[in-house]
Amino acid sequence: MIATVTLNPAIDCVVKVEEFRTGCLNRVSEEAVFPGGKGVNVSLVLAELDVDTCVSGFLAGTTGKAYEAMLAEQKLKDHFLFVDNGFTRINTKVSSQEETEINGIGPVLTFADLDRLCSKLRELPDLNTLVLSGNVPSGVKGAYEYILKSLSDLQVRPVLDVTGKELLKTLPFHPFLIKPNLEELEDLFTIRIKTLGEVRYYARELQHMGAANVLVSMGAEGMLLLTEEKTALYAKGVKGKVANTVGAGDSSVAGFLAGWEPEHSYEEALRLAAAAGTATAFTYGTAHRDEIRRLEKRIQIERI
Ligand SMILES: Nc1ncnc2c1ncn2[C@@H]1O[C@H](COP(=O)(O)OP(=O)(O)OP(=O)(O)O)[C@@H](O)[C@H]1O
Ligand SMILES: O=P(O)(O)OC[C@@]1(O)O[C@H](CO)[C@@H](O)[C@@H]1O
Repeated sequence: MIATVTLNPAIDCVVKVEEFRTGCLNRVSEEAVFPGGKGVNVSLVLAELDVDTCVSGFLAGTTGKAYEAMLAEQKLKDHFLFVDNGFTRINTKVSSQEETEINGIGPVLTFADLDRLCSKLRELPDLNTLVLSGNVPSGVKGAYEYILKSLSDLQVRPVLDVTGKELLKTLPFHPFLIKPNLEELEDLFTIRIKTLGEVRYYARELQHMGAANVLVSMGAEGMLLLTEEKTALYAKGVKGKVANTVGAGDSSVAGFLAGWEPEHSYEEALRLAAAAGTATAFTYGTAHRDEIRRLEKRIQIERI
C-alpha cells in the first residue's frame, strides 16, 4: 500500500474569474471546492488508477471537520489526526488570464504530533511506499527528515515532493523518487536552466546527493525522468484546453508510482506520470481515470 502524508492539507477553493484584477471586487463565474494538499491529491489519483492507498497528516478546527467529510465522499482511507490549535487552511486558486494561488498558514504542529503520526504509520498493514509532500508547517522545520529517521527501520520506499532545504535534508535517505518542478530545480542550485541537457545535468546532481529517480516536471513543456539506471527519458508536453493546473505535479507522482508498479518499467512510469499530470491540468480538480487513460495514448517519450 502507498500511504501519503500531508502535514498541512487545505480545502482548495478553485474559482474562475473572467478578468482578475487586484485592488477591486472580483466576482467569480465558476467555483468548486476540493480536499486538497499535495499528498491527498496523490492519493486521489492513485485511487483513480486502482492503486491501494491511504491518506494521513493533520487537521484542525471546523474546517478540519469539513475536510474530513469531503474525504469521506472521496472514499479514501483516512488516517488524519487532529491537533487542537488553529484550523485547516483554505487555499484559493484563481483561474483567469493567468493562475493565481493564495495558500493559507494552517495549524502549528509540534514534534510530539509527528511522533503520533509515525506511530500511526507504523500500524499500517502492507505499507511499501511513503509519499511525503507539501509545505512544512511552522514548529516542525525538518519534519520530513525527522519522519524518515523515525521510520528508518521500516522497509518502505520514500517519495518526496518538497522544496528547498526540506528536500536536501531528505536526500541521505535515498528517496525512491523526487519530483522537483523546473523552478524548484533552478532555486535549489541558484541557476537558470535553458536546455533539456541542463535539466538532466542538475537532476544527476540530485542523484549524486542521494536520490534514486528524479522526475523534473516542466508544466506545458512536459517532464524529464532521470532513472536510477542513469537513463534520461523525456515526455513531451501535450497541447489541450487547460482548466486549472493545481495538483498536476501531484498527479504525476501518482501516475509514476502506478505506472512503475506492475512491471517496474520506467518508461511506463513516465508515460502514466505525464498522462496523469496533463489530465489534471485539463480538469477542474484532480484527474479521472478515463481522461488519464485517453491521454496515455498521446504521450511521446524519447531518450535524450
Ligand atoms: N499547461 C499544461 N499543459 C499541458 N500539460 C501540463 C500543463 N501543466 C502541467 N502539465 C502536465 O503536468 C505535469 C506536472 O505539472 P507541473 O510541472 O506544473 O507540476 P507542479 O509545478 O509540481 O504543479 P503543482 O504544484 O500545481 O502540482 C507536467 O510535467 C505536464 O506533463
Ligand atoms: O502550500 P503547499 O503545501 O506547498 O501546497 C498546497 C497546495 O497548493 O498544493 C496542492 C497542489 O499541488 C494544492 O492542492 C494545495 O492547495
